[in-house]
Amino acid sequence: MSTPIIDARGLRKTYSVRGRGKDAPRTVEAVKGVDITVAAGEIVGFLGPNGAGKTTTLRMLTTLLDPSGGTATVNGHDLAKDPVGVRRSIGYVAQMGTTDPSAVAGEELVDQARLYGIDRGVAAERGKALLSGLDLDGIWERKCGTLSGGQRRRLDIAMGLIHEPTIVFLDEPSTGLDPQSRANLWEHIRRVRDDFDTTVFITTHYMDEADALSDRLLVIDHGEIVGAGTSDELKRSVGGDQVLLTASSADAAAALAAAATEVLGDVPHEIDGDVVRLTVPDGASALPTLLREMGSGHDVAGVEVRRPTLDDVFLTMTGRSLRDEEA
Ligand SMILES: Nc1ncnc2c1ncn2[C@@H]1O[C@H](COP(=O)(O)OP(=O)(O)OP(=O)(O)O)[C@@H](O)[C@H]1O
Repeated sequence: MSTPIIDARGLRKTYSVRGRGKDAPRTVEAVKGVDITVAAGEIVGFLGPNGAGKTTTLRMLTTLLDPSGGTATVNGHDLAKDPVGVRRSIGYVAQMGTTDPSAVAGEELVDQARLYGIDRGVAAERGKALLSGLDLDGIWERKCGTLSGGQRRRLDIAMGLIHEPTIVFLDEPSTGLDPQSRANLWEHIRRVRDDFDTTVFITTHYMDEADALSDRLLVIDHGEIVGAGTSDELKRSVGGDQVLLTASSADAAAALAAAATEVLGDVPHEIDGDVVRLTVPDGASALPTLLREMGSGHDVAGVEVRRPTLDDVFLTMTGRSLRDEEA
């Protein structure tokens, strides 16, 4: 990776919680010394269950919260020594958004730009182009409170981009949206990266979102990074794909398993009724080899390649399912 645009080493946050009533004061180790590296132009998904430490990490990287330890540079600016330089480089879209329901959308955008010393005329021009890129043409004169949930989240993103930051931090941007608006929002986030070359750091506890949107994933649990890589790399790290061959009968399954392992080598496999389940590093390339080389003497009634999901990754890394955590 060339010089990272975000480079955090041993970043840590411990909260002191005051005792109430009979409860003694205590400390919460929310983030336990994480290393984070992000390259320019990447979309990085920061995935973890509720309470894992995502927002705390994000608030430290955006200078909203002082770390208890560790160091970080964001766009080359040191978090502790040059917080203003960091703030100038970034946009931050908080979980709850910042727009006032009674304010007019266009004015909110212009006011936000003015905070960064941007001229009113330039702000209006930029704001209109941004709204257009986010499919929000026609909302300039609308009160924020009259917008749909999806439109409001896209306006929040426009607010985070109006000063043309190098990096935008999005904290759970699609929480509360219906599946269609979520998928639509992902498309817009990707377009922002493609059009403006903005680095996007996005926290989420939705696996499908992390999977669909991110170039690379960081998985956090209990304040520690438990996995990092592309979605494919992480899935491969949990032990590979499964190739399922359905035999014409349960009796034929043993012969099918023997033929398959003759071709693929001694890969882990099990027989469940008429189904032979083989574990291989890459199912998509193993399957054609298998069908070609096994010969025509085998009556294969069905084939399927099953790739691990991000939930399988999380389960392997933490012993728990992300779905259970969500529930
Ligand atoms: N101000 C605070 N004081 C004390 N503890 C806190 C504070 N803020 C967060 N925590 C605790 O720190 C841990 C990490 O919280 P954080 O909000 O960073 O997690 P998260 O992954 O963003 O969760 P969520 O998905 O629910 O937003 C949790 O145990 C949380 O209860």
